Amino acid sequence: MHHPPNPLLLYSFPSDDLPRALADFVLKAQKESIEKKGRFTIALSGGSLPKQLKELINDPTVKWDKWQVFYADERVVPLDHPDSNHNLCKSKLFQHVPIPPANIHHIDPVLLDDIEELADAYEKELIREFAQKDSARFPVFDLILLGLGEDGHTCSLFPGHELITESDRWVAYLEDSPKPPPKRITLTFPVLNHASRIAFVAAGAGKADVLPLVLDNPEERKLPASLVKPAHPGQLYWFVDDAASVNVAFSKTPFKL
Ligand SMILES: O=C1O[C@H](COP(=O)(O)O)[C@@H](O)[C@H](O)[C@H]1O
Repeated sequence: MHHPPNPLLLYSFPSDDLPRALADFVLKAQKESIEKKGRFTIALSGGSLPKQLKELINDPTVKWDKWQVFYADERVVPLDHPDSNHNLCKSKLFQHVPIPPANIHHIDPVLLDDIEELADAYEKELIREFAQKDSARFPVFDLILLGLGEDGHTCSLFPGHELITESDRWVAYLEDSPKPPPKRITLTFPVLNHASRIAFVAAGAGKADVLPLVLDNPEERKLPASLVKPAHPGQLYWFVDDAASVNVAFSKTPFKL
């Protein structure tokens, strides 16, 4: 049995309870951000994450008009393709809520068929949102929600890939993703690690083997998910279900916001 280092903000739930806890966490982050800055900047992943956000759909406390949504990564496919992270977020969340379309900053490959230009355009979009308002070297998201791949990848940052060492760009691209589709756009580690809060969300038995490897974090493994370490005062959280955390031993402190 693996014992993770302390302190670790890892919360485990029966899988039916995970979406509500995650929604409460997102809403707390939303409230604090709006009180402080009048807006809430969030980056979303795709894959299995969007369906975990279902409890936000009918929650009257969500201030959709204050949200500015970016994607942590995107697969370069048409926006209505089943692999599109935007399409996933739209079908599981956005098409059911009154968020102004202009507040969703998606990456549309149909507009630009050169992937480098596509990444540049998304970086410029981030600069428009963040650099003018916050004047930081890297954008400071109020919240980034990340998934965990079974190989330890997160966003489109894969084990052993050169993008892991990217230290300058906000947005990068790859054409050789080991997981299909091959062409992808991704936020980089400096952007992830400047966020105010990052929450990984991992559910299902498919994550059970990799989760202790990521939490154990031996330098030699260099699993991308274990390289997510927000700089102080940023904070990292894990929201996992019982199936994903079966190999992790930790004191089950009740989830409290
Ligand atoms: O390809 C991707 O994989 C990760 C993990 O996906 P999951 O379905 O195993 O949760 C996801 O976070 C990322 O956004 C996506 O492009």
